[in-house]
Amino acid sequence: MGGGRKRGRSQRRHFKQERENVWKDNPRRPPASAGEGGEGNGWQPFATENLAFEAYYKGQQIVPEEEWDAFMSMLRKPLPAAFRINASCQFYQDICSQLENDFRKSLESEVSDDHEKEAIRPLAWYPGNLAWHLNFSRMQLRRNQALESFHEFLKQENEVGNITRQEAVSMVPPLFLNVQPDHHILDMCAAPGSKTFQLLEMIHQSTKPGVLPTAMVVANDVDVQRCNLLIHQTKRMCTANLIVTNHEAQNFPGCSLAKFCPEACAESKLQRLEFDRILCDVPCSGDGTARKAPDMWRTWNIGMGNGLHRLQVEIAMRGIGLLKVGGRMVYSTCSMNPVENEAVVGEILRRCGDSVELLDVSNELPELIRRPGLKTWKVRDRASWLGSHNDVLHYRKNAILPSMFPSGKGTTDSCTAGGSVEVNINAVDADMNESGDMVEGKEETKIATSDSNNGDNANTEEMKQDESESVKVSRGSDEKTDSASIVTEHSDLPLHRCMRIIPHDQNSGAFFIAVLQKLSPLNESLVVEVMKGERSTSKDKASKCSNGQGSDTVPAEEISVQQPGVDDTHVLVEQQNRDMDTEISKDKSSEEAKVVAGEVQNDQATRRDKRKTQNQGRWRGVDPVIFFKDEATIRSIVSFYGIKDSFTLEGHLVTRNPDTNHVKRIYYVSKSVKEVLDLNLKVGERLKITSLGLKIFERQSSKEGSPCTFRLSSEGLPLLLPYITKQILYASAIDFQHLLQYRIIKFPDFVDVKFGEQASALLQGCCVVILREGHEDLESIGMDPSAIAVVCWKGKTNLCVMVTPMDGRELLERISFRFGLKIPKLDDGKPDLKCDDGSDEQPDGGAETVDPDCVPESKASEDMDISDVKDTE
Ligand SMILES: C[S@@+](CC[C@H](N)C(=O)[O-])C[C@H]1O[C@@H](n2cnc3c(N)ncnc32)[C@H](O)[C@@H]1O
Repeated sequence: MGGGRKRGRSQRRHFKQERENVWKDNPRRPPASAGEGGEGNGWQPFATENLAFEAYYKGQQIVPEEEWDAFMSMLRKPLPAAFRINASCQFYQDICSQLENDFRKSLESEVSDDHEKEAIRPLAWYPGNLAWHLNFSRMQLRRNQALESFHEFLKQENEVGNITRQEAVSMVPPLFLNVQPDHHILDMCAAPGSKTFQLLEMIHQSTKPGVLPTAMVVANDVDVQRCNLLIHQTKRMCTANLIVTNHEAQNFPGCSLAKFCPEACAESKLQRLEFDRILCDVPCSGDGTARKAPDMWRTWNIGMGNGLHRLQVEIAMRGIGLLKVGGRMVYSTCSMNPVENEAVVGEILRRCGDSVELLDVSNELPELIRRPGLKTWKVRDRASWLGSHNDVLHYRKNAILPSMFPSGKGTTDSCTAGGSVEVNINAVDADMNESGDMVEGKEETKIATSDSNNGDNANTEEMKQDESESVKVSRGSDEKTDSASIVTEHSDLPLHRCMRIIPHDQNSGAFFIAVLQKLSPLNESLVVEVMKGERSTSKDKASKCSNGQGSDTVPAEEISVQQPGVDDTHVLVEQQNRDMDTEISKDKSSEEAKVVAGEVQNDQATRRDKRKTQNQGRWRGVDPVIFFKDEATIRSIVSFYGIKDSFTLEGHLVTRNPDTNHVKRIYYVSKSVKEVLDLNLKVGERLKITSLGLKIFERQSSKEGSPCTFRLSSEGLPLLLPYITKQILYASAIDFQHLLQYRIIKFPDFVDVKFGEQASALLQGCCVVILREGHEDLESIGMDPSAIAVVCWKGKTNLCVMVTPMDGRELLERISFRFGLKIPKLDDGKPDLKCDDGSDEQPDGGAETVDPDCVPESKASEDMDISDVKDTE
């Protein structure tokens, strides 16, 4: 049980280890100059130097010459840590008050920077004082003894989801989305999920207990491992309004009923998957994170940004296609490079014409210091600066695209069609011809680009070569003439409306943000013309290139990646079915092998069932999403907990296990998510869903039995609490504290004898214990957002609390803070008391502890967590 959480933590550890490596000493790196970047004893400072980087940004005039030293010097300093309070969490006000009244004062003497007066302070530009700036880096927090209790506080609150530790500037893009409570939001490149979490905070912020927001978030990432990090992150939010998908963002599927069943589905609420808000936080070179991830100094090279430009345009254009008319899309990167930023925005504007506007948001977040986007820049390729596409050597024209330059104009002999064709096809508006449909079957296809790849593996051989050549040049004496002698272009587009956040303006990292609004459907004739023209020319050009007319060519077969037209959909569906059949026959042969080995009976029915199961889920390696409709089970749950009719279960319960007799976990989805799922089923499961919904019920068997086989889950309790009328107990502060502290308490051992008797009188099985302190009217406690409740198990002789040790510790601390109770130091969740049957068997070690009376009988039979993705295992 709690598999998702446990697994998430270990993955996170793995992820952390990767990040930590950059701080370790590497004999290949020269030491940093004294005083730069070093943070204390034992720490191996980094060489915060990269000549190619300096030459590049100096050449781009990223800051005025007189600011260059301040810019570089700030980039070399460790980044101050920051975090955000989750305003939708139950203890939000307690946390604010703890920060304001306790830590802000107690840490006063820890100011370590001459420019800072306070050790911690709210970020002025973040609404509601929800985001805080620390005057310490993450490293200092870890090492400074005086900060220990504050560090512990941050770790614990972060773990349970009450705060999120996140770089300050990374919190900016979601703010410019202007999210409203009913919005459908897409986060296209979402992992590891800090901005997704922020979006979820926004949609949950003003909801009442037991009521779900109408908004929803689809969080997507191409990388399965990173999707799992995202799932781990967002689990802390306990939301029923999130779907996690695993697609290439540039090929994010279009789901339109008009295509699949125009008449039969006319009544469906949701006809097409499109979004009010889209966050397009694309993979980038990441050089704006140098203060946090100093490995950048070692790895940065010019090829990183150049190589990502095409993919960034593709992703952004797909975003525009999926955006509703009137909707907003924020394009952002943590890179300072104009080729990844202004050039991409410029290309979107050129492609979309009057359909998209780059918004002037200078009146939003006025306290945030930012600089206008550039209108002039140049491109660096290997050893040369290039002012326009005319300057690009013929054999490099496939890698250095016209769209990288301010004018976006190319030369007639460009071999750049591969990228352009794909971008244009993907750019087709969702209103018109569903670009996702057209690129069906490309899900795992590598894009036909020479330089395009994601930010995680940008360091290709070619890029390394670029790096060494550019270093050579930047060291050379002709650097200045090289840069100065070229004629640069100037963009006519209003790119000054883009925003660049520069580290030395407000002691932060760097970020780039552009806010786009879709004004009308994309111009069909234009897009179709471009598609037709470019598709044919692309093949010509591809063959030209592969005929050796360009020496740096993309293979022809890659350039002419199949781009099925609108009418090809049925072919694709058939192809999918064929793929599925192949899977089934593979499966069949392994079944047969087992038969030969005498492992299974030659049972046709089993095979048929298996086939049915496989057909229910389209995506290989991902369990299907199935609406849970087992009425007998639902009735027994409703009756056992006395769930009021006003809580709609019908149509909102899903599982990933097609075998309803063995479902272990049942998840709740919001109305908005339900509508998307309905749509997805009708269009043939185009979305590859790796996680969704809020775990609400979980199968629980016990030695002693219970009238209800499903227990409540801690995550689902806040949603369900206002609607539960049975199996409830109201505890005094001291008994509640003891429960959290000792975890298992025999009925006669409760301080309040009456409480012990009431507990003993409950039906055997799952129950809810609510802290009654501070509440006059017990009837309405469940509706009170400040009510504190935990899921427990009522055994034969005792009551056992079912929360994770971490959540238990957090609750104890919150109670002590609120009611001024003294909390003794706890051991890590090991019950002091033994069960009445003499067993000292420990709870099953999952994320949640259970009564030793009721340890699940077979762990092996547990089904997968809804967030599990088989191909990661
Ligand atoms: C800058 S990070 C996103 C950070 C994230 N928005 C956050 O705030 O936590 C870029 C992400 O894009 C993902 N990515 C790279 N190429 C992608 C693609 N073609 N489609 C979707 N995601 C992609 C990477 O796996 C990475 O997780």
